[in-house]
Amino acid sequence: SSWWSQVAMGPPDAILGITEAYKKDQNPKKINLGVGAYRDDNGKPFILPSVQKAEDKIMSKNMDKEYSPIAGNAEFCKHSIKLALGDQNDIIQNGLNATVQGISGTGSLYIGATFLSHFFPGNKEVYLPTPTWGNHAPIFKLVKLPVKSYCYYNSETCGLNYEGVLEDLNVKQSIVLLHACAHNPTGVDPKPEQWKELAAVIKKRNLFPFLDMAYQGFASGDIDRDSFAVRLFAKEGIKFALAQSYAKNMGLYGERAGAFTLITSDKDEAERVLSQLKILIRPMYSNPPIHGARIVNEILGNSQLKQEWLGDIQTMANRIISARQQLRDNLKKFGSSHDWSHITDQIGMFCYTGLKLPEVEKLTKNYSIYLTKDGRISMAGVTSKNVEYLAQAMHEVTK
Ligand SMILES: Cc1ncc(COP(=O)(O)O)c(CNOCC(=O)O)c1O
Repeated sequence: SSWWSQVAMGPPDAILGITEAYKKDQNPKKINLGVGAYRDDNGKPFILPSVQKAEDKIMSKNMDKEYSPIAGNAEFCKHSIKLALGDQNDIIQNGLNATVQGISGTGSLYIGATFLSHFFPGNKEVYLPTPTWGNHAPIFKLVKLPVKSYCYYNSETCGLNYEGVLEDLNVKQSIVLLHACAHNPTGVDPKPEQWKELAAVIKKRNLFPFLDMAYQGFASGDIDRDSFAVRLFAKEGIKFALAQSYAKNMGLYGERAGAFTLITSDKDEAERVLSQLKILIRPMYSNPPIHGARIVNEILGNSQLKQEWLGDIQTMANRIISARQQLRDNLKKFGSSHDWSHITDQIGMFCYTGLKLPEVEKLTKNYSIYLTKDGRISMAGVTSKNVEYLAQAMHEVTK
């Protein structure tokens, strides 16, 4: 028999399966609301003009293609942690951060998960919000860290179940994964006051936060506002792990640019931690891709290009925010009596509509509108051209 006769066919990826079905659909009015990547108002991918300019500059420099260091491009790592913590922080100048380049957000989460599974001295369990990004549990399972869930979403209000969060995080010295902004899939974030209380609880219960910031700037359009939780934890002296991604806020999806940071207690500890991170990375993929890091360096290292990038981020964030308002307005226009305020209260790429499975299935079957079974829609797929059709269909299936 063959070597692999016992290998079973794995289940298709829930999200990518939707795009497959969408592509096969012949209905000219079809809409793909599964895609987790930004689209412009014509439904097309968007290369940020600031990124285009950065690439032109890189090309004109005739740079070599030598290996990056194991920890990645040093300038990129410094720019990344500075973007997260902001300019007024003493962590970087005191050398308390151990920062390495990761293969986008996923790879940064994976480096962190691997490090924690080897070295975390506390209770080796990871608490994930319910629901959370579909890749979180598989990443921690890959490194054999048991995952548990904490309450997060309130399906009655389509908002945050804050009491539930505090109740479930009544654990000692465990790892708690937190979405720093633009929670995926719900679009529901804690308010600043709630973050402050959460920080106090984390300190009191000596929990270890793993912050996942995949949407800094993309959520509100403001890179400082979206990094509120990260900077609050830093100010409170909380030691945490942070995964960053440039997939969304620079549109570098396929360039796989990201960073992983551990905030430590002193410079010596940061150096020891960095040395162990490099030992883990070496056999994992040896060293990271160079092009995405160079684009980030061109943009964050040049005040004029950085300003242009901040404008491009606002273009994306504002289109998403406007799509939310248009959807809500159109649902009202078609006479829906439901409270759809969560569509504009929620933030970031996704909207948790609250649609039930039968309603989701009707949207797809009767209207060729594609979304995940949990009722999550990617607002990136909503445009001024299809929002009326979408609103009418949502009204019809929720009457
Ligand atoms: C919360 C979160 N963390 C991390 C990531 C990591 O993304 P990347 O590895 O592309 O940087 C993502 C990207 N998700 O992409 C949309 C989707 O498929 O739902 C994410 O949503």
